[in-house]
Amino acid sequence: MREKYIIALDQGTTSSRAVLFDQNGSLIAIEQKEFTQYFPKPGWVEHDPEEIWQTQQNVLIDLIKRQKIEASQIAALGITNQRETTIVWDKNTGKPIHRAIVWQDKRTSDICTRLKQQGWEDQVRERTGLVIDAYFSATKVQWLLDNVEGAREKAEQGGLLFGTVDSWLVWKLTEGRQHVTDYTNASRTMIYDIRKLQWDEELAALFNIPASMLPEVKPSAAHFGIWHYNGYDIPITGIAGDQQAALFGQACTEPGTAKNTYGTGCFMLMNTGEKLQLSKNGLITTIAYGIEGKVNYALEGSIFVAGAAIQWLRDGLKLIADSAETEALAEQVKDSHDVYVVPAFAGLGAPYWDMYSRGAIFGLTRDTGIGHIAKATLDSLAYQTRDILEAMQKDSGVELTSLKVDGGAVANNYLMQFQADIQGVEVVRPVVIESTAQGAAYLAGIGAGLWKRQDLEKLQKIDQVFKPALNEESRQKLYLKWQNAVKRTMNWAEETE
Ligand SMILES: Nc1ncnc2c1ncn2[C@@H]1O[C@H](COP(=O)(O)OP(=O)(O)O)[C@@H](O)[C@H]1O
Ligand SMILES: O=P(O)(O)OC[C@H](O)CO
Repeated sequence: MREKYIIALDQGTTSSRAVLFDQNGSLIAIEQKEFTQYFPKPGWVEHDPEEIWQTQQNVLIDLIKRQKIEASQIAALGITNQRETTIVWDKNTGKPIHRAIVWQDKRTSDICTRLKQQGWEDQVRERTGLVIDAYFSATKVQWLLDNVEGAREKAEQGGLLFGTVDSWLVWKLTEGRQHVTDYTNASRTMIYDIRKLQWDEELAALFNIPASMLPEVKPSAAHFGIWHYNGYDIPITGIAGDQQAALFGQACTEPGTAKNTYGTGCFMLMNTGEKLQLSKNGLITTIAYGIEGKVNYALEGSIFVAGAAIQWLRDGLKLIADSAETEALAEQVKDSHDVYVVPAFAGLGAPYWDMYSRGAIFGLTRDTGIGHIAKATLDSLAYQTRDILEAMQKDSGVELTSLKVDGGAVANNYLMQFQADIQGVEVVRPVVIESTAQGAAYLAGIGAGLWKRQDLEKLQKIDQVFKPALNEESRQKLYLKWQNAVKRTMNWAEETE
C-alpha cells in the first residue's frame, strides 16, 4: 500500500503555506508564498481575500506536484489560519464585498470605546472570554455592513455571509457548498458563547449582525467538507485558529502546559483543561480545541506586534535586507541596554489593552546605531513575552519551569537567549518550529481516524534549551525600564488627535 499523507494549510498574516506530513506525523515538505499587505490609512490593515485564496491554492497544488503525491494518497486536509480577520462575501456570487479587515486593524476602536462606556465589558467577558477590543471580528463585521454600500440591506435579506479565514478557505475548497468554522475560530469573534458553544443572539444583535450571516460551528476535529481534486474526494477533517493549532502541535494537551508562538504577533497560550478560567490580569479566555466530544479552554496573552516589528526594520526603515540579519546586529551590541523600542504600532494587546497606544523608541543618543535599534526591537518581543508570562502565572497559579516556543522568529538565537535571561525561565525550542501546521495536521489526522490525542507527545523532538544566564538584579532593572517605556506610549493616539 502506498504511503498516506496529511496536508496542513497554514494561512498566516504574511504568507500562505501548505505543509506535508507523513503518517508518522513527520514534516516532509513546505511550500510558502507571501501576499500583499494593504495599509490604506494609519491603523488600518487589509488583505485581498481572493489573493489569500489564490496563494493558498497555489502552494497546495505546488506541494502536491513537487512532492509527486497522488490525490489518492492524501488522507485529509487540515486548516489553520490567522484568526479574527474578517471576510464578508456574497452568498450567490461568492465574491467578497470588501477587502478582509485584518486582526491588527484599529478602525473600529471608537465603536469599542462606546461599548465600554455603555457598560458591556463584564457581559462580553463572561460570555465570550474576551475583552472589548477592535482586535476581534464583531466590530469589523459591523463596520463592513455600515460602510459598504448596500451591504446592510443585502445582509438583512440573507444575501451575505461572514467568515474568518478558515471559513473562507473551506467555502472556496468546497466550491461554495460549506459555510462552516470551528470552536476556536468562533471563540475569537466576540459573539460566540464559549460556555454554551453557540452564537450569542444578544451579542450578535448588539453588533447588528444578522444570524443568517454566521457559519455553522463544529469541533476542531470534525468533517468540514470535501475538496474534489483529480477525481478524488479529499476530506477536510481539522480546523483551528493558528495559535490554538500551535498549542496542540506542541502537545500542550494537559492543564498547565503552555507555548509561545513568535510570528507576526506573539501569542502565549496555556491549556486550562475543561475548566473555563476568566483572567484577572489582562489575559483572555479562549477555546483551545474541541475534540473527542470535549472542549478544552486556554488562557491567552496576545501581543499584536512581534515579528512584524522585524519586518518594519526591513520593509519600513530598510535597515536590514533580511530578518535573520538582526541576530548578528544584536550580538555586536548585546551588552548595551540603553535603547528601548515599544512596537505599539497597532495599539497594545495583553495585558495592557490600550487601542490608542502607539510605537516609540526611547533612549536615543548620538552614538545610537542600527545595531542598537535592531537589538532593542528583538528585545521588545522578549519583554512583551515576560509581561504575559507574569500575568499567566498569576492567573493560573502555575509556576512555569520552561516555556515551549515556536514560529518563524524563534530561529533567532540571540532572541531566544535574551528571552530566557529576561524571564528567568528556560526556553525550549523544538526541531519543528512549524507547530501551527503540525497542530492542524494532528487535528486532521485525528478527524480522519489516523491518530489519537495520546500519540502527540511521542511526535515531539527538542532542538535546543536556552537557560537563563542573567542575574536577578540585572533582570529586574532592565524590566523596570521596559515598563516605564510602555507607560509613556499609552493613550498616545487619543491624546494627540
Ligand atoms: N531570524 C529571525 N529573526 C527575527 N525575526 C524573524 C526571523 N525570521 C523570521 N522572523 C520574523 O518572524 C515572522 C515570520 O514568522 P511566521 O511564523 O512565518 O509568521 P506568520 O505566521 O505570522 O506569517 C516575520 O514577522 C519575520 O519578521
Ligand atoms: O499570522 P500569525 O501567526 O501572526 O497569527 C495571527 C493571530 O492568529 C492573530 O490572532
